Amino acid sequence: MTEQRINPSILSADFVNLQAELERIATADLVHVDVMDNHFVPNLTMGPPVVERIQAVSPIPLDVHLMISDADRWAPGYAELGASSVTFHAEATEDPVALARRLREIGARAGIALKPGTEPEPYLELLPEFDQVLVMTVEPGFGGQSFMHDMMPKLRRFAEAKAADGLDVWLQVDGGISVDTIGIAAEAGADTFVAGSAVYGGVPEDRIAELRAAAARHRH
Ligand SMILES: O=C(CO)[C@H](O)[C@H](O)COP(=O)(O)O
Ligand SMILES: [Fe+2]
Repeated sequence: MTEQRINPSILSADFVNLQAELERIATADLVHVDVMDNHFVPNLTMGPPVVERIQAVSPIPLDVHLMISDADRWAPGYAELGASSVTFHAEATEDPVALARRLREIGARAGIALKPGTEPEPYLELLPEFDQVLVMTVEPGFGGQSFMHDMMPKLRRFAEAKAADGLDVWLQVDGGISVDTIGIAAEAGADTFVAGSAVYGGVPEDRIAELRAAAARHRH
């Protein structure tokens, strides 16, 4: 059976108490860290110095989601500071394969993210180059938005390509994931679930357990 992962997004955490906020999600698989540059998306969060401190204090490995322009220039630095996975946007790189190879060389899992308007081709054929694919289920930039059900056909295309080639690439969804939507994404083939407001909007460990249970009911 497919292994499933719940990655809480600290975008919905209290940014002046990050260490304490990390301790509240001790049962998570990875910590999802949203890096925004106010250029690729109309919002600004943090950069390498803050992510480096999160890496230093977090007992859980980091899943860095780069919503930044010029990923070719900046993404390797996040791998170098020790992030477990570094996901860059397909729309922000000149050469996704070269960048993924560079990230893997440094020792990170390489991820590629697709905005809602980005078609799955040509990435379906490049799947062996990546350790994870992130199908965005909201427009990147903000937490608390509604899950885009119409992204499920795109997710299914990746799930089919993964199954056809027997790959162990993780299929991640991010945006609007809650106990009501996680099963829909799991059904369509997602195995890695990012949730910000759903986790920090309640008691995080309870919310993680509820999300895990809901995803497991729809496991492939
Ligand atoms: O990448 C992101 C936004 O661009 C966040 O990871 C995502 O939105 C999490 O927030 P929520 O679960 O509240 O939708
Ligand atoms: Fe994210």
